[in-house]
Amino acid sequence: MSNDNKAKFAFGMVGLGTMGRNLLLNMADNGFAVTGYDKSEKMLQIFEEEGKPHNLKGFSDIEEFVDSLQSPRTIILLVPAGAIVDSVISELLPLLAKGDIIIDSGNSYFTDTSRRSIELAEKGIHFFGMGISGGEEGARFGPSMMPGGDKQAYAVVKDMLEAVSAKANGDPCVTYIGPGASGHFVKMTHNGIEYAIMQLLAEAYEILKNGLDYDNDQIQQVFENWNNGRLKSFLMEITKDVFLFKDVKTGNLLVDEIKDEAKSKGTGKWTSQVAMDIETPIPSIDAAVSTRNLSKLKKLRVELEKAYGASEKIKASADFIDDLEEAFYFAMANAYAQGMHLLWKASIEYKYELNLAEIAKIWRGGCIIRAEFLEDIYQAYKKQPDLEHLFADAGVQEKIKKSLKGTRNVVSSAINAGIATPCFTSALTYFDTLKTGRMPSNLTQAQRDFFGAHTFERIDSEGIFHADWNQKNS
Ligand SMILES: NC(=O)C1=CN([C@@H]2O[C@H](COP(=O)(O)OP(=O)(O)OC[C@H]3O[C@@H](n4cnc5c(N)ncnc54)[C@H](OP(=O)(O)O)[C@@H]3O)[C@@H](O)[C@H]2O)C=CC1
Ligand SMILES: O=C(CO)[C@H](O)[C@H](O)COP(=O)(O)O
Repeated sequence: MSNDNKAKFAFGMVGLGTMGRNLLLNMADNGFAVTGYDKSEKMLQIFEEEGKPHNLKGFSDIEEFVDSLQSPRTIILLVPAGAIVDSVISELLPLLAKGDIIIDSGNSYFTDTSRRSIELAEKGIHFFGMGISGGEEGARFGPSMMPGGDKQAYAVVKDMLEAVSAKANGDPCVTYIGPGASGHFVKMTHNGIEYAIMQLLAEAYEILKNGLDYDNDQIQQVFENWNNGRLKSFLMEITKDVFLFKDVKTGNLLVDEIKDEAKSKGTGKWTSQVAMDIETPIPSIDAAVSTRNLSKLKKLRVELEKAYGASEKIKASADFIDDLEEAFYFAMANAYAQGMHLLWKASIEYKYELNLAEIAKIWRGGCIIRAEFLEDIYQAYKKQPDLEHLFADAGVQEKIKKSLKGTRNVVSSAINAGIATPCFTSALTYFDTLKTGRMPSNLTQAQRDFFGAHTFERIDSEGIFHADWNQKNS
C-alpha cells in the first residue's frame, strides 16, 4: 500500500456515529486535518453535511481511508464496544505498518483492552484505550478524556487531545491515566458513578412526586434551586430541563409519556462485577445497577403493587426539602467516594499508578459526572495523594457530618412510607458500616468455622484458630 506522506490527514476516525462524528468535527474546528471511515453511507453523508464548513470528506473504503493518513497513522475507533472493535482491528491490521497508532475510544471492557494492547504490541502497533465522556455535546465542543496505555503513542496525540478537550478552570480535561487498560478502567468507574447519581435523581423525583405530591413544575423548581447551590452538576442541570420538555404528540411533559423501564449498555454492571472481584464495596453503584434491572420487571411490579399496596405519602416537616438536599449531598458524596475507593484499590491491584487528584481534576469539566463536588474531591487527593478513602479527608468529613441529620430523616421517612430509595438507603448503610469500629463479623467467622472448619483469627493472639463448636463447653 502506498503512503508517501503527501496525504493530508493527521487523524482518522473509524465510526462516524454520535461520538465519532462529533469528535472529528471538534478536531476540525481546532485546526486538525481529519477524515473518517464508516460502513454506513448514511453516516458518511451526515458527516460530510455537518463538516461542510471544513470541507470534510469521509471514506466508505477502508483501504483508501488508511492510505489517506500521514505516517505514522493515528486512527481513533468510536464504534460499539465488543466484537466490533476486534473486527475493525482485524480489517485495519493488514493495511497498517509498524509504528502506527490505534486509539480505542469506545466503552470497551478493560480486559479486552489489555488483550488488544498485548496482541497489537507484538505486531509493532501502538495501542491505547481511551475513555471519553460528555455525550454528543461533549464530543462536539469539549469532552473529558481518559487515555491509558502506550505512553509513546500518547505523546503523539497529547497536544490534539488537550486542544479538543473541555477546560475546567483553564485546565484541559484530559491527562495520561496510566499503563495498560487503566484509561478504560477509569471510564468504566466514571460510568458506575454516573449510574448512581442518575438513580439518586430518580429517587429524589419519586420522593417529591409520590411522597410529597409535588407536580412537575414544583419538581422542576426544586432541581433548579439545587442546581444553583452545592449540588450543581451536569446531571442536575439536564434533569431540571427534562421537567420543562413538552411532548409534541400529547402536549404533556414528555417525561410522563416514557415507560418506567431503564435500559443499559453494561458499563455500570461491569463496575459492580469488577468491584466484587477486587473486594471493594460500592453499594451505591450496585443499587443503581440492580434498580435498573428491577425496573425491567414491570409485569411483576404491577401485580405485586396490587397484592401489597402502593406507597404512602410522607408526613413532611416544613424543612423536609432542606433535609432532602442534605440527603442528596450525602448520597452523591457516597457515590463519588465509592468510585474513587474502587480506583484506589484497582491502582494497587492492577499496578495502574493512578493519580486520583488528576482523575478528579479532568472530571470537573466535559464529562457526564462533572459537578461542583469534584473540586472538593480534587483538593482532597491533591493534599493527600495516597488517601485511601475520601471520607477520611478532614474537609469532606465536616460536610458529611452536617448532612447526616437530614439524610437520616429522609431515609427513615421514605422507608416508613414504603417509598423505594435503594441508592439513598444503601449510601447511609454503607456509611454507617464504614464508621463502625467493631462490626458483627466476628459472628460470621464463628459460623463459618462452626459449619465448615473455615478457621478464624483471635483478637488476643496471632495465628489461625479452629474450635470444636459441637462440643458443648458452656
Ligand atoms: N453515545 C454516547 O453518549 C457515548 C458513547 N460512548 C461509546 O462510544 C462508542 C461509540 O458510541 P456511539 O457513537 O454512541 O455509537 P453509534 O452507534 O452512534 O456510532 C457507531 C458507528 O460505528 C459504525 N460502525 C459499526 N461497525 C462498524 C465497522 N465494522 N466499521 C466501521 N464503522 C462501523 C456504526 O455504523 P452502523 O450504524 O451502520 O452500524 C455507527 O455509525 C461506544 O463504545 C459507546 O459506548 C462513549 C461515551 C458516550
Ligand atoms: O459512556 C457514556 C457516558 O459517559 C454513555 O452515555 C453511557 O454508556 C450510557 O450508558 P448506559 O446506556 O448503560 O446507560
